[in-house]
Amino acid sequence: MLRVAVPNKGSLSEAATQMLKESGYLQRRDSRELRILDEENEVEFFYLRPRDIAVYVGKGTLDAGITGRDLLVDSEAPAVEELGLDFARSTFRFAGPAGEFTSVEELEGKRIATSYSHLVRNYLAEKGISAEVVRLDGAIESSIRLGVADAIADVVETGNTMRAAGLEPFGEPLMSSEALLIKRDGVAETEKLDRLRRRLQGILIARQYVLVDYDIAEELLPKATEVTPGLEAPTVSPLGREGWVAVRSMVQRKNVNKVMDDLYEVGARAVLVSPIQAARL
Ligand SMILES: Nc1ncnc2c1ncn2[C@@H]1O[C@H](COP(=O)(O)OP(=O)(O)OP(=O)(O)O)[C@@H](O)[C@H]1O
Ligand SMILES: O=P(O)(O)OC[C@H]1O[C@H](OP(=O)(O)OP(=O)(O)O)[C@H](O)[C@@H]1O
Ligand SMILES: [Mg+2]
Repeated sequence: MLRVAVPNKGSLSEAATQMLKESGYLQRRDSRELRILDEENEVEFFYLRPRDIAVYVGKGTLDAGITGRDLLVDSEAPAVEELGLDFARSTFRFAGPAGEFTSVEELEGKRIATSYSHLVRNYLAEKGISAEVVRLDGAIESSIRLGVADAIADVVETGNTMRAAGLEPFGEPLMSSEALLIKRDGVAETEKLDRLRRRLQGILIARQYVLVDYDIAEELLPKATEVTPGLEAPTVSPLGREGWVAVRSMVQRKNVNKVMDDLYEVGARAVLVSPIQAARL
């Protein structure tokens, strides 16, 4: 049985559950359930606080988990990235009252509020800056106005929350984060974990790529395959029309309209695009 931690609340929770469902795993229906057994796939899922997931995985009591890179780093647990899951993308940044700070060096001697105290302390130590880190649980943006800090370090997605609080990010981001599949450091990947990773990877591919089919005159094929090189190589099949072939290739979803224009210009006709439901590469 593979034992896997899934975020029970917060920004990661819904997207993680959705991705596991799309990967064919049984997920809880009621948000109060703490555990669910997927007997068919031999996986037991535990719904835990996102912040605690790296701790369980690092200790080896659970085999794998879904959490944010920022939470993994802040936990200092001996767990490592197995796969980036391409959701909950954010940066982690310092911010202060608009116009007050321009660089990280100006944090010397100041008070910085954050929920990610290890991440921030380690970063400051690396830069040789000594500052007081004030550990708070959430709604960090209010801490300056309420007088417990001079600056903050927090998660930024759109920047709307900071702006609304009259704050402005400054300096380079401390890190970029996204949701991850993690496993314990130093343990070899088991067959069951490998299967989970492959299934999730399949969903990522299905989300990122579409299939493009088209017909083209054989002599134009080299030009067309430059436009659609595919992941490895496009599939080329004979067509019931003398001198023509049918081509099928995977194309990044975000580029598909440009690719269709380019194919048409090269001489491709009957260009069709279809979604991929799942994939195993
Ligand atoms: N607005 C956001 N956009 C993208 N990712 C986010 C956002 N807010 C938090 N995250 C990510 O979610 C993870 C934190 O999850 P966690 O559930 O602890 O916090 P939360 O989403 O703020 O939830 P809550 O505050 O309700 O507990 C981190 O990896 C963080 O980068
Ligand atoms: O850049 P934005 O798009 O505004 O998103 C970032 C905000 O989202 C999260 O807060 P959340 O709503 O989870 O509240 P919290 O501070 O209580 O964690 C995060 O902590 C930031 O405050
Ligand atoms: Mg939050």
